Amino acid sequence: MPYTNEKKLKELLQVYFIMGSPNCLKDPILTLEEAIAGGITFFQFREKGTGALKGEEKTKLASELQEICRDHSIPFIVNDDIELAIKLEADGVHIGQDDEALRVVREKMPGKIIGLSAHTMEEVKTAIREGADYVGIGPIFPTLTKTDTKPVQGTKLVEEIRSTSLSIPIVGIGGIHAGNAAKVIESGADGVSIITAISQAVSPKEVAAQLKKVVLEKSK
Ligand SMILES: Cc1ncc(COP(=O)(O)OP(=O)(O)O)c(N)n1
Ligand SMILES: Cc1nc(C(=O)O)sc1CCOP(=O)(O)O
Ligand SMILES: [Mg+2]
Repeated sequence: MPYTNEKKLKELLQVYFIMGSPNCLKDPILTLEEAIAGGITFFQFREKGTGALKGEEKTKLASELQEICRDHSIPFIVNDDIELAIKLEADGVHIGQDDEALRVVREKMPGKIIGLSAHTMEEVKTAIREGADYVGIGPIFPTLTKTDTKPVQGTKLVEEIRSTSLSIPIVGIGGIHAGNAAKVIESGADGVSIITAISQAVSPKEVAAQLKKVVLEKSK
C-alpha cells in the first residue's frame, strides 16, 4: 500500500491536476506530459461534460494517461467511475457526496486512495469516520467548469477544519490559479486541485511550475 502514510499523502497532494479530454486546449496526452514537466504531484482522470469520451475510447485514454503517470511516479486517480478504477488498477478514486457510498467503495478497493468531496464540517467528520484518505473542499472560488457545485465558500471551511485537531489531508478546489493559490494554502489546505488554469493554459508546464512554486513557498 504505497500511499497510506498521511504525511506522505499531504506532500503528494500539493499540486493536484484534474483533467479529462473536454477540458483540454491541446491534446490530453501532451497536456498531462507538460503539466508533469511543470511539477504536478497528483492526477485525477475526470472524463466528464460535453463531448466526454465513453466506453472503449474512455478506457483507452485513461490507460494512456495512467501509463504517463506511472512513468513519473504520479498517483493516478479516477473520478466517479469505480469500475474503471478497478479495471485499470488505478491508485485510487475521487467520489462526491452523490456518488457511490464511501463504505461500499472501500470494500471494492481495499488499500487504494479514496478522496471525498465535503462541504460542511459534518461531512468532513463523516468522511474521516468512514475512512476517506483526503477531502476535497470547494468551490473555494467561482468556477465555470462544474455547474452543479455548492455555493462558493471561500476558505472558511478549510480554516474551520484546521482550527480543530482533525489532521485529514485537505485539498481546495474551484477557480484556483497561480494568483490565488497562496490563500488556499495559507488557510491550511495541503494542496490545490486545478482543472482550467492548467488544462486551458498555452503552457501547462509554466502554469504548473508557477503553482508548485506558490504551494512550496506557502507550505514552509
Ligand atoms: C479533489 C476533488 N475535489 C472535489 C471534486 C468534486 O467531486 P464531485 O463533487 O463528485 O463532482 P464531480 O467532479 O464528480 O463532478 C473532485 N472531482 N476532485
Ligand atoms: C470538479 C470541481 N468540483 C468542485 C467542488 O466544489 O466540489 S469545483 C470543480 C471544478 C474545478 O475546476 P476549475 O479548476 O476549472 O475551477
Ligand atoms: Mg463525483
